[in-house]
Amino acid sequence: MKKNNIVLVGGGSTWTPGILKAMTTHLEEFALNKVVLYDIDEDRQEVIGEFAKILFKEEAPDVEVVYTTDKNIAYTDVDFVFCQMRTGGFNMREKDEKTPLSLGVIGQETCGAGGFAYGLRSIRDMVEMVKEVRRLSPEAWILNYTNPAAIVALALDKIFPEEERILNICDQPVNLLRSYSKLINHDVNDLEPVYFGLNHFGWFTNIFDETGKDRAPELKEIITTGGFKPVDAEQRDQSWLETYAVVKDMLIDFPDYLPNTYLQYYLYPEYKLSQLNPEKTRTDEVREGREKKVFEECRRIVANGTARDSKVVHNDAHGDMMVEVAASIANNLRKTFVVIVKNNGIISNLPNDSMVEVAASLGANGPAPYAVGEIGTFYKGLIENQYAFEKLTVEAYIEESYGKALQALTLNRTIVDAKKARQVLDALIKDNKEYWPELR
Ligand SMILES: NC(=O)c1ccc[n+]([C@@H]2O[C@H](COP(=O)([O-])OP(=O)(O)OC[C@H]3O[C@@H](n4cnc5c(N)ncnc54)[C@H](O)[C@@H]3O)[C@@H](O)[C@H]2O)c1
Ligand SMILES: O=P(O)(O)OC[C@H]1O[C@H](O[C@H]2[C@H](O)[C@@H](O)[C@@H](O)O[C@@H]2CO)[C@H](O)[C@@H](O)[C@@H]1O
Ligand SMILES: [Mn+2]
Repeated sequence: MKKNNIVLVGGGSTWTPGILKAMTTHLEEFALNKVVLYDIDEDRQEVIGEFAKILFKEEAPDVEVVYTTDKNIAYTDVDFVFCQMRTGGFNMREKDEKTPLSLGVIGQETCGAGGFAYGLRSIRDMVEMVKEVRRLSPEAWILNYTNPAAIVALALDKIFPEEERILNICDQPVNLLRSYSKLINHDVNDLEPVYFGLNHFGWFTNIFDETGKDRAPELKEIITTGGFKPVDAEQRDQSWLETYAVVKDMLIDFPDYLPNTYLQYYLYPEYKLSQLNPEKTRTDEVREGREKKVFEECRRIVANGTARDSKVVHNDAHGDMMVEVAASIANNLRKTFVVIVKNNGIISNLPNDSMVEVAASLGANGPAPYAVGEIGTFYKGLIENQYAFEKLTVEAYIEESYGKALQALTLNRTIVDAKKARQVLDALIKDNKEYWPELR
């Protein structure tokens, strides 16, 4: 089996230790030669990089580990790029959440006005990353997790139309699958999903088990009667537990399919607004929780010189999936994953150029998506509205257009009112001066 060189972009991310750990537990499936961690923040990178050196010395001593803030080192001779950067860091995420909330609309990392603001920031750095990777490693696969993945995927598809080796992925479908598998006490690897939508905006229509039986009806019954919790509920902050609980409400109102949790912001914007606190948002929870824990634990491990008693990994789903996706491509395993791909008729009554999230067989030639066919009017209407928002957001970036940005925000179901959209846009322009193109 070929040994791969990988670079993790956003090497100082809170998710990096979990991904590194997953790499050490999947070596038989995904062989490694070299792991490079790359970040623009030297301090964050050093803490996680030193942890990485200890972890690999103990678990996989043949693998070379390098950490750097030098793009030339990072992107040379790479087989797989795992990308998970956060342009502007948690300081800007906080503004994405708090500024819209202070103006009376949903403020969230990837949805509504917050997702719009983050999207306009991410596109710039993601485009630069793709160009640099292609300069130094023309054949590398770029596996992207950077959010908002829907907007990033659309922008990269528009800016690099010839690219065949960029794949955008979200771990929420697999996390939901793991949560369903717990409810029916079934091995998640024996469940085959049928899924359609856009990123953070989709539904599971079927969950087939190994006998071919669709377990979705049973799951819907369990959730509508007993509620829904994430598989790793004991490790989750309150806001995630509240998010999963809303799945029950969505199923009672719209019982056709199992919804992605993120639909809560679009289906119940008024209710969610009443629950969110503009003074204390998810960013505060992450800073006081995951970020603090990960960095403290990595520092402790470095001081002790061993990661054997490490508690740094709090949820395996994210890291496992990233490595399994790469393994499926590297070794042509053709396993099924829910991924983001260009529609091109997969959902026959949606635009061909939308970037949809669907199940696909993943092999050496990339994703081979399974056909979905026609979707019902309600879902088509919701998705087309959201897709128009995403498309106008990308066009606003490329054309530096204030008008398109205003149209995008006005279309978003979490905003709707055009005067409100203008107010929010003007506030976000002030917040994002350093990051956005000047919109005219
Ligand atoms: N697709 C998914 O389902 C999924 C799941 C989890 C996290 N994410 C995404 O992963 C990313 C990381 O999340 P996090 O909470 O760990 O954030 P984080 O801020 O802890 O980590 C991001 C890191 O990226 C670095 N960075 C910023 N700009 C960069 C650039 N241009 N080049 C290289 N590095 C850069 C930062 O310095 C930081 O260390 C975010 O985009 C988040 O939304 C996606
Ligand atoms: O608010 P955060 O930073 O904790 O999370 C935001 C991300 O939420 C989803 O990711 C889940 C992930 O699906 C699950 O595997 C587990 O690791 O928890 C994460 C949330 O804590 C979402 O899919 C991502 O796109 C978000 O960035
Ligand atoms: Mn996601």
